[in-house]
Amino acid sequence: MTAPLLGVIADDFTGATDAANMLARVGLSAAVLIGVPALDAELVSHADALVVALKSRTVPVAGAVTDSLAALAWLRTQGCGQFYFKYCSTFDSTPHGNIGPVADALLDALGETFTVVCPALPVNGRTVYGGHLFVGGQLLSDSPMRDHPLTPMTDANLLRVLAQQTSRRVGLADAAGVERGEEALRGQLARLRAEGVGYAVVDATNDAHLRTLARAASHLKLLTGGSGLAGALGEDYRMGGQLAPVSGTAPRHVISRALILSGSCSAATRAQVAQFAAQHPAFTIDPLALSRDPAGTLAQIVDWLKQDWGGQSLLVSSSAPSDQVKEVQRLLGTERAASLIEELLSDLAVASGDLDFNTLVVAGGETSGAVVGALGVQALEVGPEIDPGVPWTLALPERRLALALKSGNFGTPDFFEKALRVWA
Ligand SMILES: Nc1ncnc2c1ncn2[C@@H]1O[C@H](COP(=O)(O)OP(=O)(O)OP(=O)(O)O)[C@@H](O)[C@H]1O
Ligand SMILES: O=C(O)[C@@H](O)C(=O)CO
Repeated sequence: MTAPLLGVIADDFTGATDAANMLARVGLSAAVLIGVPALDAELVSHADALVVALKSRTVPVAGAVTDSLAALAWLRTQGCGQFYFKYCSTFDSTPHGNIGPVADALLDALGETFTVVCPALPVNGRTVYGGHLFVGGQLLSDSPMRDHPLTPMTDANLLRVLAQQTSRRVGLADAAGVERGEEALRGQLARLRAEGVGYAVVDATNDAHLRTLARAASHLKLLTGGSGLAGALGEDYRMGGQLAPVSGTAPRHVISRALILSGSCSAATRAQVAQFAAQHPAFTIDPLALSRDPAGTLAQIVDWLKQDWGGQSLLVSSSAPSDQVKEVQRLLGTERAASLIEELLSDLAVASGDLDFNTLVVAGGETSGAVVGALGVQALEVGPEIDPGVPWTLALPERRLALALKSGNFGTPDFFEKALRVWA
């Protein structure tokens, strides 16, 4: 058994499967561990990369730091050679954190003082230029992320955003340096480090820039970023001939019944929900009715799932446009609204197992964290890609339940149909 090359700490579950997908794309075997494992590492002992999925993006800072350090400690015991902190390609965070405090704690624990920061994911339209984050060509602060229910992003300047979250100095490795190639960028990073910078935000507007960065930063013990840089790092391992030969068979799955659970209000998910609901049975959650009678709402939806739908795939969703979300948050409080909906969708996921559903698509990072936690899944094997950043996964060790955890803004409008076609 060889030690894994890379240990990834992901701050949410969809981000974890996104990173695992990008690593698998370039030929690494990657396993996703749900939470810090209390599990027999034998189960994942073949993997080139271990990805620990945390739900640390929006929890209080202290909890995020504790969980991330526990994940790092576990990955170190597995012998990982290098570490990666995966956060969202839209840098989802608040002025308190959690990206800065978690990165600070990981650097301290590793005895390091410097790392790179690059959320760019060009395949999904997220690019960094002049230290500013763009989403589909729009500044982050002009994109739908400005209305995110939990982490509204109203500033696209990553240096400013990160500086609010850390006492370490934040600097920029700009596009000109990246364009000049690996050696020039390595020199630029070294200069920033010598000037006392702890975090170098690095510009990247395409995959070649990410590959340059992965090579220029390959000596760092810890790198941080989105799944794009993680994939580029994987590519670097492959080019360096460091991967173990591929073993085992491709994951397979036969759908008995499929259920889609959406708690994501992101623009992409809302379009996907609308398209699927136009052709399939769909139940829309009313958060205010839910707050008045959580048990009654659960019972009502379980009865709905039990109806004879002739084998069709079903959708249950709370997805709503931002004005409705804001009104619900005003009436219920943001956290109460979120936890009521997350609990309901989790309870439905658990109940679905007794109703012969063996295939779940979950939309939304927070929602996925809640659902997978409630299901008690320990680890996921990464299967075929549905859309960039969203793979099918099979729950280990039985591989009977297939799960797709979709980040809010990922996937084409026909994502749900496309996902189910993969196993047809
Ligand atoms: N109608 C609604 N009103 C208020 N809050 C809602 C509503 N629907 C969902 N929510 C809450 O909004 C949050 C959405 O976050 P989630 O991470 O699941 O989706 P996302 O932000 O679109 O995905 P990602 O983090 O992957 O980009 C959840 O906590 C969810 O419970
Ligand atoms: O990086 C992304 O955009 C996603 O993996 C994610 O983290 C969304 O929750």
